[in-house]
Amino acid sequence: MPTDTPTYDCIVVGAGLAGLVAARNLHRAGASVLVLEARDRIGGRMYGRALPSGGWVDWGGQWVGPTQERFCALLSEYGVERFPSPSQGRKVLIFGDQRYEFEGFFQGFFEGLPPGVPEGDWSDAIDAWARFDALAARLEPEHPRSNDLTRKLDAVTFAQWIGENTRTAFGNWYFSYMARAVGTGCAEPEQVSLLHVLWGHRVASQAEYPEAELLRGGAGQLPAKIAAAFAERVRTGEPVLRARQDGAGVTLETPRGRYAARFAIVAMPPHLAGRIAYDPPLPPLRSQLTQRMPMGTCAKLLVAYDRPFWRDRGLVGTGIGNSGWVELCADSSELAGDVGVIAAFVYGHRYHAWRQLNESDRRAAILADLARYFGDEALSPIAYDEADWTSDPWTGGGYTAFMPPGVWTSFGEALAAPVGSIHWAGTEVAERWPGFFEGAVRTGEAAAERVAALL
Ligand SMILES: Cc1cc2nc3c(=O)[nH]c(=O)nc-3n(C[C@H](O)[C@H](O)[C@H](O)COP(=O)(O)OP(=O)(O)OC[C@H]3O[C@@H](n4cnc5c(N)ncnc54)[C@H](O)[C@@H]3O)c2cc1C
Ligand SMILES: [Mg+2]
Repeated sequence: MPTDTPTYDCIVVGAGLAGLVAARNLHRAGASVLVLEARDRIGGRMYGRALPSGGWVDWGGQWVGPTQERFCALLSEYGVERFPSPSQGRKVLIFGDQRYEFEGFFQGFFEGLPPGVPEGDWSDAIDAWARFDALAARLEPEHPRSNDLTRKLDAVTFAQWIGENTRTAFGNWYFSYMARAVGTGCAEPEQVSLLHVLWGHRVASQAEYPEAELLRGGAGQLPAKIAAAFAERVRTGEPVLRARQDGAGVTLETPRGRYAARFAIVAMPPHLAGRIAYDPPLPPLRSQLTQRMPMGTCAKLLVAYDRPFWRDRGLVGTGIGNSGWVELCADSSELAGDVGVIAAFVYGHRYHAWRQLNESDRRAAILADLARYFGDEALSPIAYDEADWTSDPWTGGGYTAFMPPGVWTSFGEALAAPVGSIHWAGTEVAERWPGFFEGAVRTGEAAAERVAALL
């Protein structure tokens, strides 16, 4: 059956940050666009709510860093102010049954003063870090292509590298924690390719401070601001189920309707893009790629208090640790604000065990962990939000997708390559800052530019 006569120049599928930026740019260029979004809201992983008590919480992304240029430009354009993430005070590390307060930070990359774990443990981690950093520097700052070096690195898991490069339990955890908590994955180390973790450090490094700043009013306010100029062209509650294309264009089907355009931009994580039924079928390389790019595993908890009580104790509100459920948490409130907000994360195997608990036990487990980090006042929040992206079928995990061994070097070239009139966007497709807002903006801009040039 031929496709329908195109009504639109381009249909954008997915109203996350990438899709909204693509639609905005095409609309500005004078193209007729339609946006089809599965959920009954826009924004995807950029979503938040205002607290009745004042302040706000971001369920998805919240931080931005100075080298995330396209996202910073977007913030300036919409008048969203950035402010420094709280940084005054000591951070807390809980390793096993020991609790340390320290004036440094680590997440792979390390700076400041070490936490005071036994010297042999610390040097084990830091020596291995130097080897990791040097190995990552050998990669090109673009999507990994298949060559002798990348094939070798892609043939092993990060867990294998950790096993060969650390001797202590702390050294092992230092890197396992990084695999779970850093922006390019939320993978357990035995699930992810060594190449992928190295590449993530190469193109989206913690040493560039991607969590340096927060947004006044939260990231969740942005989707509506971006969509305002073309709001009547956004249809929510319309998951695209089928995509048919021929030389004349693309016809997309949702449970509510059928829409035709000359081009489509599919802006969502690859595993979700892979669930659309394509006619003709996708090229096998693309189809097999989308079978192999799982989302990481995480939940984000937003826990609000009547004030940031940890500051009274000289604590900055950052906790890192291996003993409970919460491996990472951070102060996510305004410096001068009344309300104190802690964003806490549960990753990987811990997430799946935590998810087995009932709702009140899950909450109690998180609060008990926060009390170990910051004191018993943590047990009495004024609000508790569970942002469980892994249970959400329209995301399927978080923060982003990662590559298991063998995927980059066997299937990676299909990640960004358009298929006929269908172009791909979304943070997972980015060459720079994949997994972050910045990556989403860049791929949205690039897809719009490619399509505009073809119109
Ligand atoms: C807990 C968490 C914390 C994070 N923290 C940060 C941070 O601090 N800083 C940062 O920069 N980044 C952070 N990120 C990452 C950031 O949120 C994402 O990179 C970004 O929002 C992704 O945007 P996107 O448009 O690529 O994808 P998405 O936001 O996932 O958008 C995809 C859209 O497609 C829709 N969709 C799916 N299937 C269909 C279909 N068949 N038909 C129609 N629509 C469909 C979805 O509903 C969704 O709206 C975080 C993410 C999470 C989950
Ligand atoms: Mg989004």
